[in-house]
Amino acid sequence: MVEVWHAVRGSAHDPALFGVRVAESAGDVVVRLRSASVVRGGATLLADIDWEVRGGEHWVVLGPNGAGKTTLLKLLSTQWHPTTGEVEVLGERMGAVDVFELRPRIGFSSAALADRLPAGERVRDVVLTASYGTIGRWREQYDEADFARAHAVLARLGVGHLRDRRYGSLSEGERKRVQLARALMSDPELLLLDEPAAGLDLGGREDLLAQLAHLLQSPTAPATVLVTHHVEEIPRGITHGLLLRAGRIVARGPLTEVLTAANLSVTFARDLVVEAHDGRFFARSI
Ligand SMILES: Nc1ncnc2c1ncn2[C@@H]1O[C@H](COP(=O)(O)OP(=O)(O)OP(=O)(O)O)[C@@H](O)[C@H]1O
Repeated sequence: MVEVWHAVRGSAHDPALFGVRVAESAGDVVVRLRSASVVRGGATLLADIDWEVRGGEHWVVLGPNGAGKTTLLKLLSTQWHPTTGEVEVLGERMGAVDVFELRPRIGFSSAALADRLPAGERVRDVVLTASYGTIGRWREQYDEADFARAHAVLARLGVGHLRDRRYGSLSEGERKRVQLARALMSDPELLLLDEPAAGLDLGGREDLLAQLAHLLQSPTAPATVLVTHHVEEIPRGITHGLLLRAGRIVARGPLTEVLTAANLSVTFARDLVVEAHDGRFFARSI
């Protein structure tokens, strides 16, 4: 099925590539969950979550396999509604808003979405189609501003030279950057990244983390929620942390206060130590 979302036009004419809308929302509540729970097939995937993300904040959501991280992103990306409680995204309450109006304001990247990108599609079109929320070019109309923006976003992520290549011919590291470019195409007010560095080798991971840090440290970066299993994959520029275990919050708040040995040990149910060095984090068993 081709999902047609509304195109976001005009961004390429704006002086800044990102954050044209974000600048007005710094400090505003971008995401609010109130006692939000998700129950599927009798299992509680998320239990009673209270959480807020504000403009200008960049969160990492950290937790072991099955903690509920992807479920949380499904709520924020409007794919799922909470079973009980409330979820508000960009000022709109789930259940009371047309999600197709809301989705172009949210940039989203995940392995599940990446798996659906056609291998034969040109890189430029992989990025371009995000402005309609479609996968695969079909009959959508694009104008020069759309092409210019897709090229500019790819160039900003250092993969502008790949724009005419087939997506399937790219290395994993190149694909991850193209996925990030796609997520940024519509100048989102909220950026959701599910394990953006998964599957990369050490060099590819470090390159991607540097790109992410560059983006996040820009004053015009959108509010961001990045999910990962690994503290080593937290880029510089992340400001806050949410630790999840078995669908419940273990800790939340400013990153350096949350990423303690005690909190991580509870989250991953083992004795861990964590070290911070130059804005990056490293954890290991005792
Ligand atoms: N549709 C569903 N029905 C029932 N259980 C589900 C459903 N989707 C996910 N789950 C379960 O919910 C729990 C949380 O899953 P989720 O994918 O959110 O975890 P996660 O923290 O992202 O895990 P991982 O790090 O392994 O990706 C898991 O135990 C999973 O098996």
